[in-house]
Amino acid sequence: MSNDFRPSKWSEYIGQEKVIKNLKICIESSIKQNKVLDPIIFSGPSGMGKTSLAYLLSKILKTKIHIVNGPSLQRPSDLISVLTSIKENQILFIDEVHSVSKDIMEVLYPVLEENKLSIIIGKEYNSKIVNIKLPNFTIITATTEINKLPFPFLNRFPIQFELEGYNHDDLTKIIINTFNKLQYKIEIEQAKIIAKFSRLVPRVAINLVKRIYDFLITEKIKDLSEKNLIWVFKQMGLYEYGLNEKDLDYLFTLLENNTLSLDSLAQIINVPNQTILNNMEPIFLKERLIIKTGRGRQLTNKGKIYLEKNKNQHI
Ligand SMILES: Nc1ncnc2c1ncn2[C@@H]1O[C@H](COP(=O)(O)OP(=O)(O)OP(=O)(O)O)[C@@H](O)[C@H]1O
Ligand SMILES: [Mg+2]
Repeated sequence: MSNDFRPSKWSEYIGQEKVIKNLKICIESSIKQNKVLDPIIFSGPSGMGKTSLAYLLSKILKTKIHIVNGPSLQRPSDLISVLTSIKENQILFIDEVHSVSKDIMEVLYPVLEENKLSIIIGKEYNSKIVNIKLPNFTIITATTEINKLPFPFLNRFPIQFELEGYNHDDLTKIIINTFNKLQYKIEIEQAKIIAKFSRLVPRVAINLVKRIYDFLITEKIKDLSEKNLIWVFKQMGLYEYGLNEKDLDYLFTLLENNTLSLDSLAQIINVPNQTILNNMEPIFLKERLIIKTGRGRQLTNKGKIYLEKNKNQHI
């Protein structure tokens, strides 16, 4: 189902104007030079549209995309079997590329640099390196953790894009488009309310739309009036800005402790550091509920007012 909501033309891919503008230039240039696109890497937090961009490029270029996931690529043979099945002009998409093994990275270096596969055949004394020229194809990779990639590896991607944050207008458009795909007409004012609960992340917005649609289909609500939407969010355990119980735990912990480091927060609320950094704090920072100081995280006045307003609902 989730694939149905992925953009299949430029106009459906909302926001990220700078990235899109530059990508279009790369595509135009490659067509004029009759070449495939250079290796591309997309980075940015989860749910922001990296995988969707790779899919969209395959649609735009009208070519097949072979998809592999970093964590499932461990032995070189896992990658070699994919590489040998790729044909001229096609796309290889490696998602979550920061989690491929070191051995896989070794296979990728000559592929990125010279478009060739270097494999060692035989054992020890009898081994020899065999080079196989690969067809011209495009490698696209995506990562949520670009810092984990070694510099020489990153260097081999001439096209690098870090996805930027979205604003409420972007989210409103994505919500309207998603309801359109479900053949449901939504008013802009209603979409704006849902956008406010989307943490400024497209995937969160799309998931909210699916859940709200469940309530419509099962006639738990008749329409998308503000009152109904707020009721649905309450059923889903969501607070203003789309925060949930865990987010509130984080904020109340800060209220009690004044200033805390990331490590202490992670321990107290029992959530991994990366989850806090990637999925929780971005919305707290954007809505100015917290600030990061040299000594640690602190609640702002706005954060304190937020908790005061929402404390009765929090258990
Ligand atoms: N700019 C956008 N315009 C329209 N829809 C978008 C946009 N960005 C993301 N989406 C939608 O949000 C959902 C999540 O996007 P996507 O899977 O591309 O995120 P991701 O960055 O690859 O996340 P992850 O790092 O978790 O893999 C998809 O359903 C996609 O269609
Ligand atoms: Mg993805």
